Amino acid sequence: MLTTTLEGNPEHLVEIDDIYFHYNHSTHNLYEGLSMAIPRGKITAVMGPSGIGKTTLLRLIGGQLRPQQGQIRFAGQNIPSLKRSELYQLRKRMSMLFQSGALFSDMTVYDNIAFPLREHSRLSEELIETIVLLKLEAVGLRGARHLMPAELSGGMSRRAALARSIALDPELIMYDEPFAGQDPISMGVIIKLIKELNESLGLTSIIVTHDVEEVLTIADYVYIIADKQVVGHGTPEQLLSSDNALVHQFLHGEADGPVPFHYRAPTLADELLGAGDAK
Ligand SMILES: Nc1ncnc2c1ncn2[C@@H]1O[C@H](COP(=O)(O)OP(=O)(O)OP(=O)(O)O)[C@@H](O)[C@H]1O
Repeated sequence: MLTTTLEGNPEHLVEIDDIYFHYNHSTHNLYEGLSMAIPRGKITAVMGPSGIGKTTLLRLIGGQLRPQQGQIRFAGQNIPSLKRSELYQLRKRMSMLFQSGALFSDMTVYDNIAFPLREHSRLSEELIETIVLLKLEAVGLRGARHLMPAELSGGMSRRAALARSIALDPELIMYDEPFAGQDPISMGVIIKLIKELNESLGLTSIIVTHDVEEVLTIADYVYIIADKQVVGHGTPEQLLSSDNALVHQFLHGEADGPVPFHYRAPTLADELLGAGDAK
């Protein structure tokens, strides 16, 4: 277990320490003793089979959900035990970019990026303009600032949402499926942007994704989750040469392996002959 070595390590921006979590109306634990350390200033990929709880993990880090047990520390502060006002302050230091992270459809691109600055800072409009233009420049959309979201392509929308999510200069940015639904060119652009922004802004990034090949080109560190825990972690090179069957199945996209292709069911013969019900 990572528990004791994790405590307060300044090299880790986020430390997840032995958490247990289930949703309120469910008795099914998504996590049992999950521990993870997110290195500061790096890009960490979190992967695992569908429905394992990756988006949930980001919401736990963001403090929207609380684990039943265990700690989630951000820069040493245990998020689940923070007061509402403390959590509000801490959330300004992190940003989440969800796949559905839609822009406000009735505002220009410019106003979308200015929105968090107008909401959460007391900066003058003049200063806001400078920041918005810098953020738009960073994602290559300065020239598109007068457009409405409906006039943007899918890839441009994603980039505009990215500019909005860095408007307040967060320390941590969490991406949920950032490449989903993108054509190869805009996927390439987004991959490059995530890497460049991480380096130039000194960010720490967490990327939840199914796009193994793409994310391995930019991730410094990778966690693979399965069976309610971390089943593998390391640099992309370490994981690619791992002989752990689950890690291998996942990274090589094999349809069957320790994670079965079939949802549990009686044998087909039994079912067709009426011998059993799926229990
Ligand atoms: N608000 C909720 N209440 C109850 N159950 C939920 C809630 N949100 C998600 N779940 C369940 O928790 C499990 C994990 O969901 P989550 O979206 O975190 O998984 P995921 O690994 O991100 O999935 P995918 O890779 O398919 O996006 C799923 O079984 C889902 O149905």
